[in-house]
Amino acid sequence: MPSAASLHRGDHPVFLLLPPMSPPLDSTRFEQIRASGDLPSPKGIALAVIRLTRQQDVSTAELARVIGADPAFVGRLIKAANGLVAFSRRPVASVHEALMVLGLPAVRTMVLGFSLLSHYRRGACQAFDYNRFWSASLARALAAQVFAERTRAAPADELFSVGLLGSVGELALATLYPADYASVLDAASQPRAAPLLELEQAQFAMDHRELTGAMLEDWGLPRIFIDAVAQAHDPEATHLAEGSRARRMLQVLVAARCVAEICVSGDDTARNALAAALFTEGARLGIERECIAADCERIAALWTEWGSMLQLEQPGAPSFADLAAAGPVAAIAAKAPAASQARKRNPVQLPATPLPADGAAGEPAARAQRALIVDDEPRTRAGLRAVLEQAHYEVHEAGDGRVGMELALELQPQIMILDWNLPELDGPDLVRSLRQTRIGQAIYMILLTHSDDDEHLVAAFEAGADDFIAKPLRPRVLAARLRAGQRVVRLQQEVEREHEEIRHFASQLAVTNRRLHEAALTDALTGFPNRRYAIDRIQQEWSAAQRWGRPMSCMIIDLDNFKQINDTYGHDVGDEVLRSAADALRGALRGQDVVCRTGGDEFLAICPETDLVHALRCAERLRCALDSLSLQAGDARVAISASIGVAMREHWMPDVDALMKQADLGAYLAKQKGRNRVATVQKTGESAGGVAAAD
Ligand SMILES: Nc1nc2c(ncn2[C@@H]2O[C@H](COP(=O)(O)OP(=O)(O)OP(=O)(O)O)[C@@H](O)[C@H]2O)c(=O)[nH]1
Repeated sequence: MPSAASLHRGDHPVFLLLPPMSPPLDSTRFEQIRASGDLPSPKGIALAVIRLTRQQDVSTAELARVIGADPAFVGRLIKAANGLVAFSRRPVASVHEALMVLGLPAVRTMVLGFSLLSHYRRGACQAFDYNRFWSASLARALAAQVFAERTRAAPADELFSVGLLGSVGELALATLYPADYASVLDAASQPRAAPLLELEQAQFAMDHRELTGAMLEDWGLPRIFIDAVAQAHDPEATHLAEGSRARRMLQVLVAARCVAEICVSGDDTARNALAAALFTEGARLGIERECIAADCERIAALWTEWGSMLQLEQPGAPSFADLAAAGPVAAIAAKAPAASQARKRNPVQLPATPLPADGAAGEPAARAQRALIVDDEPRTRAGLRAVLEQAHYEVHEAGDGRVGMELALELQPQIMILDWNLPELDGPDLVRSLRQTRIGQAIYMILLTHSDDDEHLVAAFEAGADDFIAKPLRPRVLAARLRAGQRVVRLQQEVEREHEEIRHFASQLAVTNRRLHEAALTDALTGFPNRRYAIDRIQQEWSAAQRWGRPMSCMIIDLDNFKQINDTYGHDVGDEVLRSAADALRGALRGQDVVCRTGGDEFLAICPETDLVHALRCAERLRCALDSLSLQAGDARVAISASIGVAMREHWMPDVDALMKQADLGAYLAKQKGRNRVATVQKTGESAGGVAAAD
């Protein structure tokens, strides 16, 4: 990232209100850890974005400008936004649009996640597999997003970020205590070892689950997400109400953890055991087996795409269709040894997999379907419940219209049976209100009444009901009407699935286009934007500086004697020198500057809002960073240095070419004066033709 700015400590208070089941991490202790400076923290552009989003009046344009300074962030944000836009929208193509689609909170957390991923993909803890950690985090993020879309348990973009950061405490322990954490991980991998959380507690008096909670809290994530992350470690112990939104969010995270472990596990037996847990969790969420398999295939495809974009090494994604086809019997046969292995790596208490009573493979589709009865008479509710349970529905009840409305929106049942006369909100009004919502439009609604005259019948259909049954209830007639309703629901789901496939296809297409576009603007060796990008970008900055009368500078950075390095040590060493130089430039530049590779050994830095004096200072910092680099080639040490020409936009310059020409002349002057120096041919205020640096 272009800047190595340090984290401001104590920017905002830390509240460590962990849920009751999670032992609280003492806030003084957390402050001490934070003050050590070793805790994984956002850097560079991410830090600037997080600071900006804390301001009340930050404009999208300003945020887009800051994010736009880093093409890697731009690509990732646009990809994330395109993964979320509805099929009917044209693909998102700019940071500005991505900000509109995702919203500030989601952008903030995503940028934070990507920043950590960029800066902590390697580390000193020998036993900690950084690549596996990020691969799993990415799979969890994508799975949480896809399952959130399907269940509407929470906004999909927010769950993406929660998934990505949901185990950040593990990374923190590896970063804070590399040697000790390596011993803990080694101990956890031994046969009959204690659970990882216990070993962590014994060694550090805290575990990664607590640390994750404290860090998410510190970064300002909403409480409800932090609780869900903490409870996802042991979902069986949760006290969250069945069917509540918080409970479904927790279940989404548990299912996402299963998918992530399946993705990164290279072992078929472990995968089968995890798949059993996944399908059970899916059934609890009301997602049919085939839908989970289809969703997971989509997640795996996204995971592979994102993984290659983020340069993660990933094992081949498994076939979830095959795992679904293997069925629970195969999974259970494989479960005992594999699940304990999986738990050793990741201490999630995977839910037990019940064997179906008849031993048949797969959940009956109807069991995952939800039905909601809204009637104020308990006897009628009991009668309806009996018929619905016979048809394998998961049945929920409400005694008045208002509660019925709330439950319908929360549970999103496939079928709803409601009485005509209800306290608070009567049946036809409830139907009418629900039909105005997207969720309500998908529910098959049957109205009950004491009278079957034409008047009632017409009124029921006009309100938007799908069917109409006169009381007293006759169970056989009700069961027959339910079967007809099920056919309609199934057809609707089929259409929805097809829409989803089309949406998926469209978003994949948008992503592919975006990647092609990105690849065309990126230099593969250094990861910097290339000459094509540089030409457009410097023109944009030139126009902005001209419009607002703001200063602007640029630098041409040309490595010294690079041909000789190639000739002496070979091209591979030359390439390594270019990569190291690029890393050094990245680390030494400020957040608002953009650096591009414009030629073989030539880079262009564009510095908006910068006058000549400051640009010369910045160039000197870059020169020092390069000068202090050296590379080992066999027994020899390869010295690296650069000559840097600096120029500032002046009023007499007709266009951006004139500015570049001045910078070029500066670089030429620096070479002439003996290389490894900064020079300008413009007046610096005190002197003309100043050569501003040293040997
Ligand atoms: N290893 C490697 N070399 C490259 C690449 N692109 C260009 N080059 C080489 O970079 C060298 C640039 O050499 P010159 O332009 O003569 O510059 P120099 O040797 O640095 O000399 P001064 O600029 O005068 O200090 C040429 O030999 C190119 O072949 C690349 O991607 N990798």
